Amino acid sequence: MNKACSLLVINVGSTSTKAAWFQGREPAALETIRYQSEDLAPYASLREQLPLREKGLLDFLKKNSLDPEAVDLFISRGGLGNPAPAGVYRIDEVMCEDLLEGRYGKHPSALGPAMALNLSKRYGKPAIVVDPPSTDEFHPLARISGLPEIERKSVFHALNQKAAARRLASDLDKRYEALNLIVAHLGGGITIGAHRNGKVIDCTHGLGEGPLTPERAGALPTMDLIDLVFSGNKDRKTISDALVGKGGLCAYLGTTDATEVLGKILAGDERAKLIFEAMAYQIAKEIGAMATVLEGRIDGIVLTGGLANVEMLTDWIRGRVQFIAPVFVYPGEDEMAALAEGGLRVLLKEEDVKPYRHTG
Ligand SMILES: Nc1ncnc2c1ncn2[C@@H]1O[C@H](COP(=O)(O)OP(=O)(O)OP(=O)(O)O)[C@@H](O)[C@H]1O
Ligand SMILES: CCCC(=O)O
Repeated sequence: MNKACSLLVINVGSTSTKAAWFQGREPAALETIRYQSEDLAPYASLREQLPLREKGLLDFLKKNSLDPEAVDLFISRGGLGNPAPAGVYRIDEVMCEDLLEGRYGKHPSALGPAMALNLSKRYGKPAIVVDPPSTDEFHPLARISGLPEIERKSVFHALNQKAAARRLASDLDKRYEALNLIVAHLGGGITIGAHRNGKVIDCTHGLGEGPLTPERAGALPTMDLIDLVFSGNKDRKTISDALVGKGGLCAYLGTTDATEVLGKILAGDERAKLIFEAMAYQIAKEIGAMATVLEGRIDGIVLTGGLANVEMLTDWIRGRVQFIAPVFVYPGEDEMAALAEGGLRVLLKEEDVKPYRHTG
């Protein structure tokens, strides 16, 4: 490994910015800069948050005596951009405008590429994103919904799903492209993907399909949803926040924290057990659906993300899906390392940087 490579990695989430400096594969400095809701409340749009988020990143560099002049590559987690196959993409003005304007969906991850591009312009080194959440490798069949006006879209935890899939491939001493896998990212949001020979040919949509999650409702019965939308005077944002942010475990049990839910279950709370087990049931059901997408030829099922730390949940899921294929549990996520790995593949000339696809 080339120890001389210096990588600045940026990962912006709704309440935090993760910043890391890598020397080759080694993280030399890593910080999660947290923001309280009152810190962000004054900003009406994502774009307006940019100076605050940039200040946090510059403070991180200063605190750790890191000189951005020494950076070889600026790497950010991608956002909801123009759908395109997995890979490494050059950040440009058009990508940043698409993300900041929310042309393909609004998500706080939109800020990271803009921060990386500003640094890139200032210090004259390239800026890239790796396997963004709008990664799209869907089979044409997967795009059909049931209504011509609504196309199913690929929006998922591409970075961690691909990293976990590559990790299993390496553990099995096989190439990712030689395997058929089902990967379930179990985090605040949950997505379940069918990986056929290195391509995610179908996946539950992170914001509107799939199982209930700690903070999201997942798929809902459509007629009841229409009734709910038209039942009162709630505006679009209120309803959307109730489905994504305050849905799922949060709506049923008042918390998104799985440890708190476990505490309730251990204290004998039957409702908490029912809802938590229902989440496992719905996850298993989607894994079963993806098994049909892969026509039953499956080398492994991977459970990853923060919730994969919770044995009660992974045991419930395993119990329902282990007849399909062996289950591998890789708890947590290491998006920063996955981003650095993508950058190293570029610097070591193992992977080409693709241009961002402009439309219109
Ligand atoms: N070590 C752990 N032990 C038990 N539960 C955990 C652990 N880590 C995370 N969780 C639970 O996993 C869930 C998701 O948390 P996490 O912070 O991983 O998600 P996130 O990064 O916010 O969301 P996403 O993965 O969708 O980007 C929460 O319910 C959290 O309580
Ligand atoms: C936006 C894709 C990842 C997620 O579901 O949060």
